[in-house]
Amino acid sequence: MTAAPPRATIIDGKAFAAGLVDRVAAASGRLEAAHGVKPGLAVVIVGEDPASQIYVRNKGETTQRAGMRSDTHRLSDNTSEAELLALIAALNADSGIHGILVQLPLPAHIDSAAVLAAIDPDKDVDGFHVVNVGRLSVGVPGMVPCTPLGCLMLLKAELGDLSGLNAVVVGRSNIVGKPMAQLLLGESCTVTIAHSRTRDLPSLFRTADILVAAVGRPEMIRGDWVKPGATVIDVGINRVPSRDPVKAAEGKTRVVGDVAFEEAAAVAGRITPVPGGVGPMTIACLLANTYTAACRAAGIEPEPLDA
Ligand SMILES: Nc1nc(=O)c2c([nH]1)NC[C@@H]1CN(c3ccc(C(=O)N[C@@H](CCC(=O)O)C(=O)O)cc3)C=[N+]21
Repeated sequence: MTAAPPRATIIDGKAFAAGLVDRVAAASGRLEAAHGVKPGLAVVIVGEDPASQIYVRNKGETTQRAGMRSDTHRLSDNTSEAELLALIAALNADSGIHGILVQLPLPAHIDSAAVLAAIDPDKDVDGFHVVNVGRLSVGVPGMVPCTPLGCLMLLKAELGDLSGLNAVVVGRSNIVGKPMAQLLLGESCTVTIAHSRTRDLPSLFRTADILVAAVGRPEMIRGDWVKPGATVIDVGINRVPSRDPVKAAEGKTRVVGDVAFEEAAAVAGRITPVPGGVGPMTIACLLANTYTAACRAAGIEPEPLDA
């Protein structure tokens, strides 16, 4: 299929994220000035995965830009589970730290579920602890996972009221798909969670006013699967060989989403690009969650952070 010229509005997640970071910075500044509380985030990374190192560096830089404390704990690949749990216990007890993020995936010799369970739920800025999963499911205040929260903020900024819209979430991970579906249900969407066993994905997708793709398969979702005028949120970050065969042979890569962007942009009403869409919102929401956690720890109502 030759791609028609794009007709979709491209949702500038990078710009929206920058605005959110500015609002978090301003609110954190007021929290510190009025109450002497400086939000503090601890990021823990085990091992040397280069992609993880980049994310962790970006998070650290953005956190400091927002006027927050940012501690990065880099542990070697052969750190034991007991050592990691001891660090988490120390961070749980540290009143200057309001948010704890343990970068996933962890090395295979460490039980990730045990590590996530050890984090104080009120400091769990990733929202992965079962207590926060339960709070989201029941609809009481908790920590909401950053990527789906960022997607929801973009959707509400673009569409306003989401109630009654058909939303299809592709992907059923605990990190994105399931919490995304909960958030959309909370906005009174009619929500379907699709996955690798779903029958006839294209027909299902063509019913979606909102399509959230979080499958981790490069450019899987084609243009003719998209309902005309739909809003497409692409959570995928996939590295594929560079377009230039010479560069590809040298091992150079480029980043693409789960959606075939050019094709989908010719049909959709609005679409997020990759990069520059959901990714920057994930980091901005991490800071927002850290600010919220700091306010709650101090018994102060957080300021609203939406645009
Ligand atoms: N406990 C935990 N929490 C996480 O939130 C978490 C994690 N573990 N493990 C790794 C993944 C990955 N992740 C990203 C965040 C931002 C971008 C991001 O900002 N991406 C940019 C740049 C993309 C690029 O060029 O590589 C963009 O999409 O525009 C990407 C990836 C958070 N993760």
